[in-house]
Amino acid sequence: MIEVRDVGVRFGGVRALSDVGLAVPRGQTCGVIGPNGAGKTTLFDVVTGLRRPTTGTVLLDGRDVTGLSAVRRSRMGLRRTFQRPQVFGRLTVLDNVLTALEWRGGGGGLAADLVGWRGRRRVERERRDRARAVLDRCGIVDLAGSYAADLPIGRRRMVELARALADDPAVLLLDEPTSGLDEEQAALFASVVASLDATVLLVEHDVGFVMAACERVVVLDLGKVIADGPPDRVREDPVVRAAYLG
Ligand SMILES: Nc1ncnc2c1ncn2[C@@H]1O[C@H](COP(=O)(O)OP(=O)(O)OP(=O)(O)O)[C@@H](O)[C@H]1O
Repeated sequence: MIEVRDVGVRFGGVRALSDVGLAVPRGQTCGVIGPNGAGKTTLFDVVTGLRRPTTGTVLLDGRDVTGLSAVRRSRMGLRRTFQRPQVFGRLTVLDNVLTALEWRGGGGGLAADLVGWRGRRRVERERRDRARAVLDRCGIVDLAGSYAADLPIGRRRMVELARALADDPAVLLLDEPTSGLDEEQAALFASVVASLDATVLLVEHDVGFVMAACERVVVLDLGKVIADGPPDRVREDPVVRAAYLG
């Protein structure tokens, strides 16, 4: 579960966020939309831990994480993707996903490598199987041996998603996930996200995608939440229409 309570962020005289409250329960996919400058990126940064709010509190699964770094939050099971997909270009697609599975250890380390420990080989095999299963789910298992740097942006985005999903994240934050995806890839992306148990918060300019992929939509305007509800209701909301049409 993600919760932000009374969050405010100021940049000098600019109030990027004012008294923002939002609780996304476990397993829900919540989209955040809003006109340029509405505060979407700032909210995202506050949840991931890249920015400390000026006021208010951020909780992950009920624990106050306002003072915790992004790294500490990632150890609690928070994963994120970036507007410009972050992948290891010089690694293969399979190795990109394997790196996401290595950090917990459990393979016995260097000593196990030196003596060819059998347990190590079993852990390796299980990780490879798991990585391939995630790639399959993301529609890129045929690219397992390709170098990530050689892929077009839409495919790199799927590699980044596969990495984020590799160890079953509790919380997933997606920053502009459809940019660079064609319609078919965006539909696949939406169906993968819909199949997750994780709590998902996504920030996106493509309002159509958000309305189709999210069970709940939050609209920000000038740093405030102006609407929050199921896509159908938000779409018809006169306040939202006014904010978008100016
Ligand atoms: N580092 C910063 N320093 C000063 N002002 C900032 C900074 N980051 C954001 N702002 C301001 O805070 C407000 C919210 O910006 P933010 O980037 O969160 O909006 P956004 O909804 O993500 O916009 P966009 O859709 O254009 O990416 C804007 O007025 C912006 O100019």
